[in-house]
Order: sequence, then C-alpha cells, then structure tokens
Amino acid sequence: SLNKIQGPPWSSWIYGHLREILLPSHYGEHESKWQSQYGSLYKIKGAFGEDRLMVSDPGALKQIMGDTETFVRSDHHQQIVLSLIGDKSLLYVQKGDHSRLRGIMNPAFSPANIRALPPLFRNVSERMIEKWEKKRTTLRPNQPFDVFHPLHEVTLDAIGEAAVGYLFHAEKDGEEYARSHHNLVALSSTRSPAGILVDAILPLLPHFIHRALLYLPTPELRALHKNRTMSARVSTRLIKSKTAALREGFGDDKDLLSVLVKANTLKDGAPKMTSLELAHQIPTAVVAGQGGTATTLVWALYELAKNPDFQHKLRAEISETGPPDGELSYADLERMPLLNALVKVNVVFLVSELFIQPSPQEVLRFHAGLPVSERVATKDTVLQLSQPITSTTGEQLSSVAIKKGQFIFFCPLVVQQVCPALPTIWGPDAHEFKPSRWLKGTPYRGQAMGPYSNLLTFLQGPRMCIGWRFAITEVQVIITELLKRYSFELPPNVEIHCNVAVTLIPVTVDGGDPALPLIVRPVESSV
Ligand code: HEM
Repeated sequence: SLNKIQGPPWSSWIYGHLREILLPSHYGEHESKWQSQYGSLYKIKGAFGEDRLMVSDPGALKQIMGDTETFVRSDHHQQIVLSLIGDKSLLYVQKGDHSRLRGIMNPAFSPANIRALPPLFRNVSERMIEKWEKKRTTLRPNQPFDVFHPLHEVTLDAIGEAAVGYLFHAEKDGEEYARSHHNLVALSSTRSPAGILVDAILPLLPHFIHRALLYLPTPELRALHKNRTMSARVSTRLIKSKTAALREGFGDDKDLLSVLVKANTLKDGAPKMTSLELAHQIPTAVVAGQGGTATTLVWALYELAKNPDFQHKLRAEISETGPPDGELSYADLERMPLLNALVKVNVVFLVSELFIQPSPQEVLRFHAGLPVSERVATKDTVLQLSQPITSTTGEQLSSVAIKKGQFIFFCPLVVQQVCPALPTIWGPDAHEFKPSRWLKGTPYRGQAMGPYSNLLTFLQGPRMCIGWRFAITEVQVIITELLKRYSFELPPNVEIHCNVAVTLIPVTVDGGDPALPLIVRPVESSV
C-alpha cells in the first residue's frame, strides 16, 4: 500500500495535484520542489482523491520503461491513439505485436538510412526560407514575426518528405491534410481545468460509453475524425504508389517509408507487415514526429535569440565546417561541438554558463520533449529503487509495493535536472547547468538512461522513441540552414512564458495563444 509514501498536501479533492502539474506558471516548479522534499518517489493525488505516484528514481524508471507488459500507457492515451490513427499504430499495439512491428521498423530508422536525409531536410528548410523571405519583405525593419507556426509547418513538411515521402506542398490534398493536422495541434496546445476534468472522467466510464462519446459533434472530435479520414486516404494511396514504383523498378527513394515498403516486399523469410499495418504507421510518424521536433526548434531559436554571442560563434562553426557549397553532411553535423551542445542543452540542460539565466524560474524552464509521461501497472508488483526514500514513519525504503492499476507519472525533464540520484551518473556537479560538459566528450558514467547522450528525453526501453535519430538530424539541419541565413533577436518588452500542453509551448501572455515573436534579420545586415 502507498500509506507510508510521503507526498505533498492537497487542497482540492476534485483536481488533486493535477492543476499544479498540468497548469503551472512555470513548468516543473512544483515537481522540483516536491522532489527535493520527498525524494525521487512520492505520492500525489489525481482527480477525485486517486493516489498516483511521481517517480524519478533512475532504477525504478528503468524497470517501468523496461517492462512493457507490467507497465503500459494509460487507457486514455490508448483511446486517443485508437480514434486518431487506429489499432495497428506502433503507438497503440502491445506485447508480441509491438515487438514484431518495432523489429520490422527499427532498421528503417538506422544510422545508415538517417545519413541519407540531410538533403531532404535542406529541401524543406529552403522552402521555408523562401516563404520567410516573402513575409519579411512585407515587414517594417525590426518588426518581429512569429516563428512558432512556421516551425510547426517546416517540421510537418520534413516528416512528410523524409519519413513518409508525401510532399505536403505538392500533393493535391496536401494543404487540406496540413490544415487538418495543424488544427489538431492547435486544439491540443491548450489545457484548462475543465479539460483536466474531462480527461479524468473519461477513463472512469465503461469503454462502450467512451467510444460513443467519441462521436459527439464537438469541434475537437470533428477535427479528430477529419484528420483520421484524411490520413487513412493519404496512407492507402502512398502505400499503393510506393509498392507500384518498386514493382516497376523505381524503388530508390530515400524516405523511410520507401525503405520500409522495400524491406516488406523482400522474400527473405523475415516477418512482414500487412498493408493496414504499414498504412497506420504513416499517421503515426506524422503525429509522433512533428510536434516534439517543432518544440525543440522553437526553444532552440528562443535560446539563440537571447544569446547573440553564442549565435555568432555557432554561425562561425557552421561556415568553417563542411564543403565550400555549405551542404553539410550527416558526418559534418555530428562533428560540430557547438551545434550539438546547443541541441543537447536545448533538449535537456537548457540553462547554462553559456546561457546565463540567474532567476529560479529560468532555471526551472526545460523546453523539449514530453513534459509529463505516464504508465499504469497491469499487475501487483514491487518497484526497486536505486536510492532509498524516507517513509512517513521515518523508515528507509529501498523498494515500494504497488497494486494493479497504479497510475504512475514521470517528468523526464525534471528528472534530468534535479533527481537526487543523479550525481552517480553525471558526477558531483550534476545539478549545475553546464553545457560545457558536452564539449568535453562523454559527460556521464554508468548505464545509459536513454538512447541519446544518456538523456531521458526520448525515454528508454522497448517503447522509447523510434525516431530520435531522425529528429536530431532534422533539428541540426534546420538550425544550420536558418543560422546561415538569419540572425534572431527577442523583441524588447516581450515576455515569453512556457506553458505545459502535450509539449511545452511558448506564449506571450500567460494562457495566451502559442507564439514566439522574434526579430529576424538577414545575416549580412546583422554582423
Ligand atoms: C525531438 C523530437 C521528439 C521527441 C522529444 C520524441 C519523444 C518521444 C517519446 C518521449 C516517446 C515515448 C512516448 C511514451 O511511450 O509515452 C516517443 C515515442 C515515439 N516516437 Fe518520438 N519523439 C520525437 C520525434 C520523433 C520523430 C521525428 C518520429 C518519427 C519520424 C517519432 C516517432 C515516434 C514513435 C513511432 C513512437 C512510439 C514508439 C513505440 O511505442 O514503440 N518521434 N517519442
């Protein structure tokens, strides 16, 4: 039982601590405080008095993410994927089906295939820059413009071109599909107390009512159904045309879906996907791959805008690397220390001695990845901790028994900043914000927590992000292309807040619409 587990007092039976976690004025402010007070596993309340666990102990997290039969994504998450994509999505399937599909898809995301993608990412960056140029010429000098939405557009284009071979700008239904996707992103970019309650009530209803509610004529559900219909139509067409192209001997496209379709047609005895399974992975890549990458880029530009000196040094690194035509290869991108420190710092340790931000709010602001992840236990089990916690009676607990149905939260970005167990992994200066640690080789020891530089941003275990290499390469290319061309500056008197939604989004007034207004100048006139 969780009786002996400490946790913060709660003031609302209806909301428990959900408002503090999902609607804070600064992401992570409560979790960091609670973690320092109660250790790396503590009890909080969900809605209607439900006990939930917040876990940041690295050992327990490894167990939770490693054992995908005992710890599954919540019913609520599954229902959303089911209604948005379908039951063959990698995000939805479980157990044997998951390992089979993952085994077939992993090779498409291998370094060898990602290495071919920088030219495709450059194509989409060039199209974005063309649009920005048209826009800029309509602006007064130093008039800011919003980069949030264009960065969401370019990442949708990138997923289209490099992951599934669908050119949103060129296909006849491309604009409609893009609008439908952005509409969904906009709807998921806000959170409210009422939304928290709906999310809490839905999983308590029997499945058939839950399913019936999905047909209510609300704007959100209409957007969801529209997107599902569009993506089903596009996916079926793409699979057909790629299979036909292969048959006719034109199967050398570099996008990952083409690689997958090609592997799927080989008569080599290896497990294969059905056409429906293949088709469901297209909206899966679009939905899972667009928002997180856009968020990383948005906050990278924000940090660059605040740090002109770093921006200048990174621009110099870009012009000194690679061939004279400036077309940086995968290998060039991988060997650029400042670029990669920015990506890692931005993905995780945002604030640093390079990016000096003394106020506690700034220190608590972590920008990329999923702000809050969740799992539910499918049976009674025991969580083993790598560092003991103190119980309500003062005992030291090195394991915690949990019951079937236990809801577990974890906040990867908070874990990476303030988990008390971190010194064993990152060294005695774990709590200091030091991007320079990334400039001196491998800054951590022990077992890796995640696939990319030991970071939890893409989680770990059998269900970790399959697209992490794709995302990092895309971010590297788009940042270098933008910095070759532009300088970025924050407009005076604009304060950016960081709101928690599915990802972390910038808003100019607390609770306002997502936006990142920046002054964007051609490089020649800024240096
Ligand atoms: C910076 C960008 C990205 C971030 C921070 C990110 C993060 C994540 C995280 C945290 C998960 C695990 C979610 C969970 O289990 O609760 C995940 C899963 C997934 N991601 Fe990403 N992702 C990014 C980009 C991408 C891209 C570009 C793609 C595809 C091209 C992609 C495809 C997927 C898929 C298919 C899954 C489900 C994996 C499974 O269940 O086996 N992601 N991602």
